[in-house]
Amino acid sequence: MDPGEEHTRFIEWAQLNGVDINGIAPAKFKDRGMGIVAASDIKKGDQIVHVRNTSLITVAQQAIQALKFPSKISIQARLATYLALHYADEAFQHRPWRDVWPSQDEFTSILPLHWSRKLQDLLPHAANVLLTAQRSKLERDYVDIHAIHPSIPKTLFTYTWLIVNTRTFYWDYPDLPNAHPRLPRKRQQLTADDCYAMCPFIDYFNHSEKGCEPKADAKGYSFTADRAYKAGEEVYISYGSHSNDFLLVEYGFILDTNGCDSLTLDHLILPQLSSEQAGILKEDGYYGSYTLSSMTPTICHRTQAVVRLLTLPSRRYTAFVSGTDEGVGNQGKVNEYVIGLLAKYERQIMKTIEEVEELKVGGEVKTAQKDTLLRRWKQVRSMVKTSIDALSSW
Ligand SMILES: C[S@@+](CC[C@H](N)C(=O)[O-])C[C@H]1O[C@@H](n2cnc3c(N)ncnc32)[C@H](O)[C@@H]1O
Repeated sequence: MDPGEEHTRFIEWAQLNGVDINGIAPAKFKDRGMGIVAASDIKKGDQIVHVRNTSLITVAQQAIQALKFPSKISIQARLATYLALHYADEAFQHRPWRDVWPSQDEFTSILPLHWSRKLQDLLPHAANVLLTAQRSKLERDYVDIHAIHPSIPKTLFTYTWLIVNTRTFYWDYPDLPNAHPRLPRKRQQLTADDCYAMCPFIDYFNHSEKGCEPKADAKGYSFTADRAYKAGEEVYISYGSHSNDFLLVEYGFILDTNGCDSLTLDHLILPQLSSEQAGILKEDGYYGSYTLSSMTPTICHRTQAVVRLLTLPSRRYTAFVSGTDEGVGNQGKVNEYVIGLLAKYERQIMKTIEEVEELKVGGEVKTAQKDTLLRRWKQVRSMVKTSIDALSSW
């Protein structure tokens, strides 16, 4: 599909502003906004795009440093504030780039943060936990920024904050000595959040589990083809090894096939623990983060441990977590307990699926939101089923 005039303008601007584009072009897709396609055949190892480091938006940029943020302000909040302050500025140096970002309306439809309460309550447990954390992070950032820039409306800040959230890349300030003035100040160590960078053009790439390879060096940021591509094929990058609940909350989509997908079982297991058992697990570092994955083994080591504490004499649990007993002798009992837990969860999932199916589209419920919820719950059901089968045939 022809991406439209604003994209043509942006590409011209990008090429004049330190972006080298080789054999790829932006294209519009039906279900995921813009993306990148091969404009001609590409060979594995070809460098397909390079962005000069001076074209990135990072907190090291002078215009952002000039805003003199107090050190407690997060990097995401600084970038969002910079974008918000220039949002209505016709002369903003990044204006052609800004013009190709998704609109607020598009975010409203895809990002769970903007969904109605009713739909949010129907998200799987792990997605809900992530959404709560995201909401608190946004609230904290907005309170901090409102104190110093009260003129920025919350709706605008939320929009630019989400633009930063969905369109930044990891940039590790290569070659710069620790005390370099271009590094964020007053931080003992750079964290991943400190290294956010917005990269013109590269933020057109959609995500897939496997994608083109990133490289950051003193000159800039680039991507190299991970395999050969035929002209017209979509070219992806990987945003990281993320579960579908994470992709949904942070980016507003889920993958149909995702080898990194998993479910947490915390909401099923934690309520079963006595306070004494909870204390033991906390002390041993085994409290929470019990995951079920679509890969074998289907339950993680932490789940193996907690279920041993719940079902066996405590010495068996101790032997398992200390590594003196691999626990094979008790695996049948552990599996039986997990199967019971999952069978109960499967019944709850069926009810939730029915509830989602009955949602009437219109008003607060959009077709895309209902479809995504339904697809996600069907994936959850399938992972639970696969696990029950795998554990039953052990
Ligand atoms: C870095 S941007 C990529 C470009 C974006 N599609 C656009 O229209 O500008 C990230 C956003 O793209 C979309 N996206 C990325 N990968 C996707 C995928 N595999 N399927 C559906 N949507 C995807 C999501 O909306 C995500 O928040």
